[in-house]
Amino acid sequence: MNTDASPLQSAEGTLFVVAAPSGAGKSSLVNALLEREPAISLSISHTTRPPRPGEQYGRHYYFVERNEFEREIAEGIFLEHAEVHGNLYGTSSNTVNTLLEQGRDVLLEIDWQGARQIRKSKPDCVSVFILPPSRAELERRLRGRGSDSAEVIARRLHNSREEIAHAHEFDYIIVNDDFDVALGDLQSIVRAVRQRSTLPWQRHEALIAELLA
Ligand SMILES: Nc1ncnc2c1ncn2[C@@H]1O[C@H](COP(=O)(O)OP(=O)(O)OP(=O)(O)O)[C@@H](O)[C@H]1O
Ligand SMILES: Nc1nc2c(ncn2[C@@H]2O[C@H](COP(=O)(O)O)[C@@H](O)[C@H]2O)c(=O)[nH]1
Repeated sequence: MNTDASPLQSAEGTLFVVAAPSGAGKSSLVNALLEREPAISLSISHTTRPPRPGEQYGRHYYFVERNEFEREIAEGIFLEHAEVHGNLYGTSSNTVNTLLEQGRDVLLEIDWQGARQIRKSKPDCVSVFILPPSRAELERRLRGRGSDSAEVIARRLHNSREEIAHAHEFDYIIVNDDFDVALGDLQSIVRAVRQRSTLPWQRHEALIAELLA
């Protein structure tokens, strides 16, 4: 995170990156945050993972075949992409860059590999890592969600160690034990970051000019 950013520097939106081991509650927190902060745009990723029951094309993901995804990588459409739990996932550059240029804040829900790529190309991004309160609770949540096979759950639990090992690369860490507390923490981070961005200064431009006159 670039803490030197002056409020007068640019009108670009802020890019928020949220990562977590599978099952920690990242999507639940992000969805609840977006209800409270509807001005933030959630980036919809491309993936080769098959849809879970109830998931819709274009709402949860752009579900594509692996050969199509590989063609998209070759075409250079992705801001970042990674193989996660045996499937390919990627964020398309176009939508994210257009929204940021329009001054909109954008949130990416991606894994640590993608977050690392984003930090390189967008060093002003703000990254948040969500931790579960314990391994036992992480497993309970993955099983309780009821969306994945036993094999997929075992793989995700195994991979959670590697994801958690990268938590220190993030600007903020939130423990998702009590959901409302974690949601409050996430919203506080977002609000604090937005407060120091261009928009609050623009909102109060007339008053500042009057006070300085
Ligand atoms: N604080 C919490 N306490 C108890 N259960 C929770 C909490 N947060 C989320 N959950 C539940 O845990 C399960 C996993 O949550 P969610 O799907 O949001 O995880 P995720 O991190 O987005 O996983 P993935 O990366 O696999 O998509 C869901 O059933 C959700 O309702
Ligand atoms: N690097 C990226 N990771 C992504 C992207 N979209 C989602 N993800 C991450 O994949 C896992 C699994 O997600 P699931 O929906 O199958 O449970 C999780 O960590 C997501 O954050 C992406 O565009 N790029």
